[in-house]
Amino acid sequence: MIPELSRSSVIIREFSRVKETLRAMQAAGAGSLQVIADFDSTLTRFAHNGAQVPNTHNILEKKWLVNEDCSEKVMELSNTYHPIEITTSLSMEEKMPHMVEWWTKIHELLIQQKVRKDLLSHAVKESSVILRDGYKVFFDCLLERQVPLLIFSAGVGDVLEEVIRQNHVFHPNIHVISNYMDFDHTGVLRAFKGQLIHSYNKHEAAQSHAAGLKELQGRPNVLLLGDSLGDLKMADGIAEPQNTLTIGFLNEQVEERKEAYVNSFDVVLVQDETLDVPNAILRNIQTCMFQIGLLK
Ligand SMILES: Nc1ccn([C@@H]2O[C@H](COP(=O)(O)O)[C@@H](O)[C@H]2O)c(=O)n1
Repeated sequence: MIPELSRSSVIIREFSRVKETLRAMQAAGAGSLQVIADFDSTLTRFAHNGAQVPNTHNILEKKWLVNEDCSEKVMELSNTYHPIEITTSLSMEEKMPHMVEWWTKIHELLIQQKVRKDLLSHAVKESSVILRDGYKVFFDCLLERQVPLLIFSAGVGDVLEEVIRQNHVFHPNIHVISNYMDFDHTGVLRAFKGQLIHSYNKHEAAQSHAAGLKELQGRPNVLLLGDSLGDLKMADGIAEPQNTLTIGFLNEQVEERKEAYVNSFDVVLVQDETLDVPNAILRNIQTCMFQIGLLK
């Protein structure tokens, strides 16, 4: 049905479930569909030319935005907390307090550094952040079919928006839930707004924020894209979900985490830097809708 699903980088636990879910989504059409996607290492590439691609926090941690001492602290924090974030030997509940600590410390550091709003655009331009191959088709096709795209990120919302703006795909069907910066009247960072979002509390933000978005209501079918097991909670704000297809990007520590990912996501993409599979799924849903339209 979808040749991209036969690639060697694709692992599917239960093919019959994927097939049935896709059939149901096709039958219901684009009017019933919403797409929920994580941002860092999901819509952006994880690696490019052998180097790791920066995430939205990393973009802010550049030496000309923060001082050397801060850069070192950022690195130490990452070395301490990132292994906890991705280990399979701790449960999500056990990881939570560590994630709160990491995000709180990093946000405090950024506030101390008095990051300036007017430098964000330049920081993104100078960074090596890159969206996954096939991103334009993905964003444009959702716009064309008026399918809402909820980007749900534990990264930094202001930076995320700038990345998609500079790639010319910040379309009106996009909604972002993320950590946004609060600048004072001179444009200097003084706080982060609202409830902190980290990798493992997205269910809380889903229930308090996403559930209230009227553009997403009446769309019970969900295509969910993420790179962390915590991303599976991004659809928790949907009142009565009908069909959900989850796609997980397994970017690093592949052998250690493969089993957990295959048991949790419907489709696992192993070190796949493209959006080919989500695009093929969307194309498949649309082609079918188009055929139904022709038959009417
Ligand atoms: N100080 C930090 C905090 C978080 N990260 C990484 O950013 C990712 C953001 O989350 P998404 O929901 O957009 O995936 C997260 O996975 C952390 O690894 C960081 O690098 N530095």
